[in-house]
Amino acid sequence: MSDNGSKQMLRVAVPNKGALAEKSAEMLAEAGYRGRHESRDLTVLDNANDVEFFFLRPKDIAIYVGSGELDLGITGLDLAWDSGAGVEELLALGFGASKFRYAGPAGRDWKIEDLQGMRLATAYPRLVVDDLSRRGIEADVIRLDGAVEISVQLGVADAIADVVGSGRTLRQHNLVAFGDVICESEAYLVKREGAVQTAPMAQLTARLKGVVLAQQYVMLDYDCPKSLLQQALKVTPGLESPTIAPLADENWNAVRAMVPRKEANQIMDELAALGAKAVLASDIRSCRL
Ligand SMILES: Nc1ncnc2c1ncn2[C@@H]1O[C@H](COP(=O)(O)OP(=O)(O)OP(=O)(O)O)[C@@H](O)[C@H]1O
Ligand SMILES: O=P(O)(O)OC[C@H]1O[C@H](OP(=O)(O)OP(=O)(O)O)[C@H](O)[C@@H]1O
Ligand SMILES: [Mg+2]
Repeated sequence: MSDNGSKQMLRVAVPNKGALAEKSAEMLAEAGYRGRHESRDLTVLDNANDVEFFFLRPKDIAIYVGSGELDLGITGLDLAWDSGAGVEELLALGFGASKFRYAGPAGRDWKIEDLQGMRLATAYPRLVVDDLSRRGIEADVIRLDGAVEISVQLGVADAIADVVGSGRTLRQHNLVAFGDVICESEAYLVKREGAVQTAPMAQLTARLKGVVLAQQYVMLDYDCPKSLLQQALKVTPGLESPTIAPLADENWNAVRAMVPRKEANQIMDELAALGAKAVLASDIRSCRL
């Protein structure tokens, strides 16, 4: 941590643009931190929380955190591995999920061994060189900065290794993915490998975890006849235990429980079929569990 005036500020790296930038900023705002006024601002001083944010190129974040210059960073696992910087994962943030894969022109039944002697374009050379050497394949790895999918049609490469999200970019350029997935990635909060987790680091991690969990759950409220309560509680066991409150009608209870967002509609159907009334789902903004 650096000494900014008399305060010890936690120094946090955030992607300044690209696929992870918007969600990272949204999540930090939801966790109560100050955001950028202008999309070109490189730093934000959040005095209320004793945090200084540094808005950096996604590829550089693991390097700053791994070297110990910054305490925490938000980055994709693939970028962190490719950087070779020593960082460790603190928290999966629930966005930026992708697979890193080999791809080549459609119309051929590609095998990884076909890459032997070929020109292979990528923006993640370390991931690729490591994977090829594990397999004993020698290829001419061409390092590009982005838009790697175009390199084959422009004649610079025979095949590529790149990030696949929806797969749309590969299809647009008539490429097919092949071979084992080189790595699966997602956005993570990271710290330097072996760094002691300080109280300010733990606090920021807990706040972001509150937002991640809040996005994964919804709050269900419903009215339930007392005679059906035990059955209903099996459908909504809650995280610890559901809240049960009396209603003015003594034959009924009000129940409140968190349920996984993905299962919410199915659970609401089951409760309604059971005889519950006024089944309401609401968003949770943040939580500490
Ligand atoms: N379409 C996508 N779907 C999901 N995750 C993605 C997608 N594209 C990139 N990512 C993830 O985002 C991170 C890379 O971000 P991005 O491509 O914006 O960085 P960059 O290529 O270093 O920056 P730039 O594109 O500005 O040069 C990686 O962790 C990658 O897995
Ligand atoms: O499978 P899809 O959903 O189509 O997404 C994959 C594309 O998204 C990323 O590109 P980005 O927008 O970061 O541009 P870049 O290639 O210049 O980095 C990635 O490098 C792929 O090109
Ligand atoms: Mg990119």
